[in-house]
Amino acid sequence: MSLTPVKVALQALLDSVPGPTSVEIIPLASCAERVLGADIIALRTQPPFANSAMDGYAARAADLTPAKELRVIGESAAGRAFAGTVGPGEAIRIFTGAPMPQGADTILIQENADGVGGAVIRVREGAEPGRFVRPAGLDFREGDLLLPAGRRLDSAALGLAAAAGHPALPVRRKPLVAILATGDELVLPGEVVGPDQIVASNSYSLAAIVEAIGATALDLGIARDNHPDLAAKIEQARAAGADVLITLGGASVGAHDLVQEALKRQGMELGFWKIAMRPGKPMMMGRLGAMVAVGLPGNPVSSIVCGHLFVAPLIEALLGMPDPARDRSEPALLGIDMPANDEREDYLRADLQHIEAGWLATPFAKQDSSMLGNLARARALVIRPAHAEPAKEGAPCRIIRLR
Ligand SMILES: Nc1nc2c(c(=O)[nH]1)N[C@H]1C(S)=C(S)[C@@H](COP(=O)(O)OP(=O)(O)OC[C@H]3O[C@@H](n4cnc5c(N)ncnc54)[C@H](O)[C@@H]3O)O[C@H]1N2
Ligand code: MOO
Repeated sequence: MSLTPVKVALQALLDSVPGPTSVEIIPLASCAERVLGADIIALRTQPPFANSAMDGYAARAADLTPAKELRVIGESAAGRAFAGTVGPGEAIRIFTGAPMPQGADTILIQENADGVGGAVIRVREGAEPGRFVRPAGLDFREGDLLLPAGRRLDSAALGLAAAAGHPALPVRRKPLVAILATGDELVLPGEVVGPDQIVASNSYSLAAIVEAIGATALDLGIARDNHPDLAAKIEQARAAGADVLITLGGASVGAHDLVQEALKRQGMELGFWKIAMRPGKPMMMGRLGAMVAVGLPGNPVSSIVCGHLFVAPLIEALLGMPDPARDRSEPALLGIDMPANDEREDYLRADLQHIEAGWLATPFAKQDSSMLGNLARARALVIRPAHAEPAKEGAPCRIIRLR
C-alpha cells in the first residue's frame, strides 16, 4: 500500500466528519471558550444614546472659545441624564458615559476649563464640534451581525454578546472523544513498572490536545493486545456516543498490532492507513457508524504530532469552525544544514530563536519518535517536504510553532 500524503490524509479525515455537533443554548456565564453554533445579531444599539467620553462640560462648540465664560445650569451623570436643554452661553457638568443633553454638541474636558465645580466656568482652550462625544450606535446597531457561527467565544466575543443583550448563546455540543491506549506492556503512571513494562503517557497528551480545542475527553484506559479486550473497549466508545475514537498504538505491522482488525470486525470502513509522514507513518482513519476512528502510532512523539496535525483540525470541524484544513505553518530560516529528504514529510523537533530576519529554527540532532523529552523542549516543528533537496543553514523553511 502506498503512503497517503499528509494533505490528502487531512482532507480525507475532515471529509469523514458527518457534520458539526448539535447546537445547545447555554447561559452566558458557561460560554467561555465554547464555539458559536449560530450567527449572533445585536438585540440593541450600543451606545443607545449619545454620551460623553470624558469628564468635563457639555456645551455648544460655538461657545468654546478661549476666555469665554459659561453658566453651569445642571449636571448629567452616568445613569442620571440632564432633562433640560443647553442654550448659548450655557454648559452642564458632565461625566464619562453620561448622556449628552439637548442643545450641546461638544465636550470641554475639565482640564481645559477654569473654575471647575463653580457656577461659572471659563474656557481655557477651545474644542471642535463633536469633540469627545460618542454618538448613538458608535459600537453597533440593533440587527447588526456581530459574531458569525463558528467563532470561539473568547473574552472580547463574550463581552460583545453580553453587551448586545444576549443572556444565553447557541453553542456547539462539545465533541466527545474516546481515547484508548493499547498494549500488553503498558502500566499507568504511579503503578509498579515490571521488567518488560513501560508507562502509558499518550492518553494524557491526546486528552490535552482535544480539550484545548473544546472537546470532552473520555479516557477508556488500556486495552490489552487481544481481540476480546479491544472489542469491549471499542463497544464502550460506541455506547458512550463518542464522536471520535482515538486508539494509541498497535497501528503498525507487527504481529501484536491488532487495532485495525478489531475495528474492522465491528464494521469500520477504512479510510486510509499509513501516511507519508515522519513521525506518524502508521496512522489510520476509518468510519464506524457515526464515529470517526483515528488510529495513532504508539510512539509518544508520533501520537502527539499526529494529534496536532490531524486530531486538532478534526475537532475544529466537529465544532463547525471555519477552514480546519488551513495551513498552520509559518516561515522561518534553517539553523543548520539539512540533507535531502525521502518520500515522508518530516516534522522535526526544533529550537526556535527570534533573530532580525525572523525565526531561526534549529532541529535537534536526535529525532527518534520515542523521545518525549526533546518534544517538550522543542518550540517548533520544522517541516521538510517529501523529496526535499538538501538545504543550507539560513535557507527558508516552514515551521509549526508549539508554544
Ligand atoms: N517493520 C516495521 N516496523 C515498524 C514500522 C514499519 O513500518 N515496519 N513502523 C514503525 C513506526 S514509524 C512506528 S511510529 C511504530 C508505531 O507502531 P505502533 O503504532 O504499532 O505502536 P506500538 O508498537 O504499539 O508502540 C510503539 C512504541 O510506543 C510505546 N507506546 C505504545 N502505547 C503507548 C502509550 N499509550 N504511551 C506511551 N508509550 C506507548 C510502545 O511501548 C512502543 O515502545 O512502529 C514502528 N515499527
Ligand atoms: O512514524 Mo514513526 O512515528 O516514524 O516513529
